[in-house]
Amino acid sequence: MAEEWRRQRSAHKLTSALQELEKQYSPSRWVVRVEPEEALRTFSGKGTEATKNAQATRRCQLHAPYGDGKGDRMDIYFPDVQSEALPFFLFFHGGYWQSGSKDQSAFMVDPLTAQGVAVAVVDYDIAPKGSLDQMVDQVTRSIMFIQKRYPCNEGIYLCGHSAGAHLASMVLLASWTEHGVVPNLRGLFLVSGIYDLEPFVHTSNNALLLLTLEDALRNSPQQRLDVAPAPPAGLACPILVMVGEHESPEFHRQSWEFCQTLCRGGWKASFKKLPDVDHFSIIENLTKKDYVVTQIIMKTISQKC
Ligand SMILES: N[C@@H](CC(=O)c1ccccc1NC=O)C(=O)O
Repeated sequence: MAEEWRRQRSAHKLTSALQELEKQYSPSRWVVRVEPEEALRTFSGKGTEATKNAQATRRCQLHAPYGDGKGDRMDIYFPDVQSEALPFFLFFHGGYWQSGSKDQSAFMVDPLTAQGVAVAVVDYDIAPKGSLDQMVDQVTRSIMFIQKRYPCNEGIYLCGHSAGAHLASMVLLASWTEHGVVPNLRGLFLVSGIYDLEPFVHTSNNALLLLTLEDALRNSPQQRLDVAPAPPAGLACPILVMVGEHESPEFHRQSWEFCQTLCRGGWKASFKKLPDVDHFSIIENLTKKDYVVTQIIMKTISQKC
């Protein structure tokens, strides 16, 4: 009898720990302004609208192939000035590596192109078509493509949201000399990312991705960078790790700990908790020129540090 009670009690503890983990890794459940479903709907609606607007108003090259794969595509939006010596801002969308696309992610195109920055919104093969290792490879190749095509660029700046911030941060582990091209990386903006993938493996979000613990470790910059060599001299660009006020404690922990790991490893990283925003509005607001993150991005680019 006591044995059965103990078994039930530990099964119950496990269930509630898993339920809590599920909640921590469900960003929409931490939004305070609207219901979770509404937050997700608004996010993709605003992204689609911003993309349509960008394509209707900016000079652009849509579906530019950065590789031979069907999914190796990016949309590039240009400022009015006709030059190849431009700063390039590459955006990697989120969606837990299983949703989202470039067609609903051109939030920042209007304010950045208006200020002389070329913006590339990058697609990659989300699950179940692509594996996480393949996505990391695609992101790496997309950066090489921009560097090779625009060798006179005035800096390549990477920005990723959520799962896209993870993909952008994995680039810090790339061995560029092996790839035969060293990109002119000048800054990383990591927004609401996840860098330690182990907890994610135990959530329902892993049902499509099917990451093993080994896959998760191999793709966790938090663990990998802790034991990686110091950044190569020319590559120590500024890295800004950002998280919204209205995000789960786990998302805050992920950003804070990753920033600490970067600093320990010799990277120029800083951490910013943004007031009044959640996992979705933190990116939606990039449509606005006067939003603090848009201003930080523009300041970083114009300082060319
Ligand atoms: N199922 C998730 C959706 C999600 O995480 C998400 C949605 C859009 C863009 C980024 C997301 N998260 C990380 O990539 C949620 O409940 O919030």
